Amino acid sequence: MATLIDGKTQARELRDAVAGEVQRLTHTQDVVPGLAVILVGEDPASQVYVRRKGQHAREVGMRSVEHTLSASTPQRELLALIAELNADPGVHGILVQLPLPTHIDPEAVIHAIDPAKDVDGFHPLNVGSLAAGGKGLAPCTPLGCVRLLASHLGELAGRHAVILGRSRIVGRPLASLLLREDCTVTVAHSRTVNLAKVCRQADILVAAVGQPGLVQGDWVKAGATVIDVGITRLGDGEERRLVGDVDAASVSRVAGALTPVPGGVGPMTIACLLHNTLIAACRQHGLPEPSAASPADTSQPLVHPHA
Ligand SMILES: Nc1nc2c(c(=O)[nH]1)N[C@@H](CN(C=O)c1ccc(C(=O)N[C@@H](CCC(=O)O)C(=O)O)cc1)CN2
Repeated sequence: MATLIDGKTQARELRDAVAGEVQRLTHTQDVVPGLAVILVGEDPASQVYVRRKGQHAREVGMRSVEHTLSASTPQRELLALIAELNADPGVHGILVQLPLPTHIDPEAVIHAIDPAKDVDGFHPLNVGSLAAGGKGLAPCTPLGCVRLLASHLGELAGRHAVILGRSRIVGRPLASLLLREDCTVTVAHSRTVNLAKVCRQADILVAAVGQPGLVQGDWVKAGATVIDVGITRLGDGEERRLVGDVDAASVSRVAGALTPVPGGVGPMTIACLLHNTLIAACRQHGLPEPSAASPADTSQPLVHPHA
């Protein structure tokens, strides 16, 4: 049976490391990293995630600002709020929770965020920097995937990673991050011919398509490491449950390791957001960054030698 890769524990460890670094920044540099999260509308899942982001930010000692706007908020009001937060020196990270109501253009919103404060890593300058192998802020879910892979496999170089899904939030940035780790990367998607055959070539298989149970045991090479990014809510009330893109029952009989849903990649997303906020705060104050800035660099503590 496949080993389960425990994202909950690793997320807690990363938050603890971030908390230590926040304490150091606060006491030695008088810098308290600040995170502003904006929620537009009343999507229940988004409400949960935003609440958790604020709670975890406060727990690690950051300043947390939450703005909850009604679903009918005009786009110009949202852009005005972002401009205010861009100008606020106490805010180092800004995040607008997605999805947005349909009358708001997500592109306009993402473009409005100062790239230095774009802790989601969605601004075109950060996207371009990541694609070019630079040091821009990277999106949180892919960062979480690489941390989980590095903690389980150690060296990633030379491994063949197949990513199922080409979204801007997960598939594309994850391809850039894994290339940075010297993986051989294939991005597969809805038009890929013979998906199962392509997946069977993977040493690392990442499923990020939002189709419950798509990946079956016979799509997986024996011993492969499988990362399940999908989170779909099925059923109501007592029957309510979260399922991933991977059919865990059949895949765990073949894979070497698998991330569970829930408790795998999801918790890492918020921990990586806090880490990005810490990096953004250090950069904005011209301070050295924590040494484990690279997601695969988990061998070193977060504390850097200039402490
Ligand atoms: N601006 C952004 N919006 C969205 C992002 C994002 O990275 N930036 N990602 C997702 C939602 N998301 C964070 O915002 C997120 C998703 C899931 C989890 C998580 O911890 N999941 C748990 C299950 C939680 C539950 O009970 O629902 C798990 O998998 O164990 C955290 C954050 C879309 N929007």
